[in-house]
Amino acid sequence: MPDEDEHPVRPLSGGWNRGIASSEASSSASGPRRSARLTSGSARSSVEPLDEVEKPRRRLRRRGPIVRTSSEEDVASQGGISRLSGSSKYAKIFEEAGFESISWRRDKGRIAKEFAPIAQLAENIPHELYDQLNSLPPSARRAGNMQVLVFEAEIRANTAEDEPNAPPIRIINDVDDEPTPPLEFFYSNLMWHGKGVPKPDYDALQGCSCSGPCEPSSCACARKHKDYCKGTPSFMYDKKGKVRAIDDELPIFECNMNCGCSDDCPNRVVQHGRQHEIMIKKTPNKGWGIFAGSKKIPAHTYIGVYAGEYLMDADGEARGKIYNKFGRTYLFDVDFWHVKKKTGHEDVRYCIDAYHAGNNHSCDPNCAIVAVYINEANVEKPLLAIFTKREIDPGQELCFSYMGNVDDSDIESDSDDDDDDTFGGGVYVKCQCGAANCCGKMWK
Ligand SMILES: C[S@@+](CC[C@H](N)C(=O)[O-])C[C@H]1O[C@@H](n2cnc3c(N)ncnc32)[C@H](O)[C@@H]1O
Repeated sequence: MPDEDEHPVRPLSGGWNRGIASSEASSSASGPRRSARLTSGSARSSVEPLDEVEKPRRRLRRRGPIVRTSSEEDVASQGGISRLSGSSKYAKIFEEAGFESISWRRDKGRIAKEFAPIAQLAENIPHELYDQLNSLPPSARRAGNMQVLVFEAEIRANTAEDEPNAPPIRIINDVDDEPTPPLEFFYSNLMWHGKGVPKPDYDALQGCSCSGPCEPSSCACARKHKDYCKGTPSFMYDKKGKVRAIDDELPIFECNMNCGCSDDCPNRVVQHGRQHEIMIKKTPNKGWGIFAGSKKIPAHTYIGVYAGEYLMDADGEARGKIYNKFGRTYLFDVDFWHVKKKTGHEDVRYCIDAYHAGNNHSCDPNCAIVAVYINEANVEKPLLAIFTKREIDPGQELCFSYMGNVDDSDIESDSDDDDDDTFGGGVYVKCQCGAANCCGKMWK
């Protein structure tokens, strides 16, 4: 393994973080030393794609039975909140009896805040179960498939709340005798906030005032796209919850906890969680990977979050140097073009360390990362949602490109057989994706 002191690693983020051979990249080789990083593919700086995107057909307003969560009665009937309605004729009586009266219309903000998701801190990532497992001798852990069963059960427990309809994830290894990914691995769809990373500011989070399922033409959340995409305000999802225009790398602003619309709003997809079966499976040459289960997965379908710790860039940098030493990286720079456009600065502020999970890289990826905002007003802190780019066959591996959406022409192929290489100041390993257009290199 090359000593990183001798081989400064090519910068891969911020304004200069795009394809391997981009001029920005090579010109920054003498810049601050950085570790190998995955990137959102910020190559497109002036995308105006919604013009080309098929506009959703105007839909007739649904008149069927709709659960309107903005109606006070329905909110009350969903429990958890006082059943007193401000407009109810009984409200006065109850108020006189000393009960508090809550009105959804009046107290929406307060109620949403009270039930807001709790921001997780990276220092609180659970580890007790795995510490216990680690303390057992390997023979005990492997007895009766115990480690696999515990691992699978732990994933179910971690994700039960955020993907309630998701088929369970199985761990499969036909390659060697490692029963599961390393026990430090913690499968989660949540983002864990590292030191210095601001928690979501729910006061700054704007919601729409729609009721029932939103209509793109009138929904304030659809209008958030206007900042980034020319054309009619629209939802990024079609009627079936499939993402539109995936190659255009447009951000998605889902309806959120401050919105008045119902749970069946078409602009709520990632927040409903994975619906298709996936498995974690050992590959012969890329470590563990994520695979489709026993059924096909349609194109443009949400699969999961590239979840992990949200870190300040400098902390990611320090970790990257450690990861380089054992030849892996899980760091993803949040360097989307729309973030740069909005903030006006080229530097990456945050990165995500998915040390505890991760999809593998392919030069011909069947998945893409999309920046999705749900209960987050800070444009620099999206969720990295993984969507399929095309239909996936049963058992096929789900990969995305660690280099973002770079043109093939940006990537030079490498025909030599060395496992390690340096290129443009970066440290690379041989890419094992097996794609016909494989460029041969993948950084550590
Ligand atoms: C985000 S992790 C993916 C999960 C990883 N396979 C594991 O077992 O933890 C990235 C690491 O996986 C390996 N990897 C992913 N894609 C690869 C590829 N196409 N060729 C070779 N190694 C790959 C590399 O070691 C890389 O640093």
